[in-house]
Amino acid sequence: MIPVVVLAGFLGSGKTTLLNHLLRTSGGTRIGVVVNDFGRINIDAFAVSAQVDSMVSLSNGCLCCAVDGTELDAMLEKLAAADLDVIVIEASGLAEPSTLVRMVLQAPGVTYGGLIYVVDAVEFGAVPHLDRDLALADLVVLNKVDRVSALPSLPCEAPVLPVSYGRIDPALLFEVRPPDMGPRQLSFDDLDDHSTHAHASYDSVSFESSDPMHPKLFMDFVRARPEGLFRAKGFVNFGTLSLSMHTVGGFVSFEETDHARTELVLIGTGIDADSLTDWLMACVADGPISDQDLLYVQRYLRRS
Ligand SMILES: Nc1nc2c(ncn2[C@@H]2O[C@H](COP(=O)(O)OP(=O)(O)OP(=O)(O)O)[C@@H](O)[C@H]2O)c(=O)[nH]1
Repeated sequence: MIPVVVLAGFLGSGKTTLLNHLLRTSGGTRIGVVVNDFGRINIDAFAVSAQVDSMVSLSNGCLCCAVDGTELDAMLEKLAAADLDVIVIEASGLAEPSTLVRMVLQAPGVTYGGLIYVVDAVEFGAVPHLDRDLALADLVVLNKVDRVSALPSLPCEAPVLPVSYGRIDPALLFEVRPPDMGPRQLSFDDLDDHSTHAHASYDSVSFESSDPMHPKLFMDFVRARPEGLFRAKGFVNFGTLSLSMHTVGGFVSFEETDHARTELVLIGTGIDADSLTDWLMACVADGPISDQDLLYVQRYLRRS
C-alpha cells in the first residue's frame, strides 16, 4: 500500500518550500502530491509533460493534483491506483491537520505515513492551537532557523528537526530511489555539494539478527527510542510473525511480511550507534515466543 504523508503547518511556515525541496531531492522516487492549488508548487522547476484532469504529470515521475477537501477521497483513490512510491498531501495553512489525518486513515488503498508539522522558528507564537497541532505531529520541522540566533523550545513530544528552507532529508519521510538514469541532462542540483545538505549530519545504524526478537522487549524499544531517531525502517521477525516496520518521528506502522529475518536501519542525529545496537541485541528473544507475547505487537498491526 502507498504511504501518505501529511504535511501541515501554519500560514507561511514553509510547507511549500519544503515540498519543493522534497521534489527536487528525491531522485527517482515516484511522488504523488496533493495540494490545494497548483500555483503553489514550483512547477517551472520541472518540465510538465502531460496534463490529465486536474492532475499534472511531471517529468521526474511526480504526479501533482489540486483538490479541495471534499475531493480528497476520490483523488487519493486515483493516486493509489497509479504506480507511485509515496503520496504527500500539503494541507493549506488553515486546514485542520486532524481532519486530514482522519481522511487518510479512512481512504482505501493507501496507508497513513505520518504527520509532518512545519513551524516557523520566528512566528510560532502567533499560531492558534499550536499545542494541539504539535500533539498530533509525528515529526516537527522547525523551519527558518536562519532567522533566529537561538532555537526556541517547542512544547511537544515529537522529535524536532531544525532546518532552513525546508531542507530535510527526504529519506526521513519515505524510501528514496536513486535517480532514473534516463535521457535527463545534468542540472545544477546534481553538481551541488551534498555534504552541505541536511542529511550530511545524520548517522545511520544497521541492525540484523536471524534470531527472533522478543515482542515486548522490542516494543519497549520502539516506544522509548531516543528523540534524535527520526526514522527507522526494515523488517522485524518475532518467530512465527514477521513485520515490516516504518517510523517517521513518533509515527510507527507495521505490516505483515514474509521476510523472516530482522533487518533494520535507524537514522537520526546524535544517536549512539553502539548503545542502540546493544539495546536491540538485548531485545533478541532468549526462548520461544508465545501467542501471548505476540499480542504486544499485534495491536500495532494494520491489516490491508
Ligand atoms: N528566511 C527564510 N525564509 C523561508 C524559509 N523557508 C521558507 N521561507 C520563506 O517563507 C515564505 C513562506 O514560505 P512557503 O513555503 O510559501 O510557506 P507555506 O507554509 O507554504 O505558506 P502558506 O501556503 O501560505 O501557508 C516564502 O517567502 C519562503 O521563501 C527559511 O527557512 N528561511
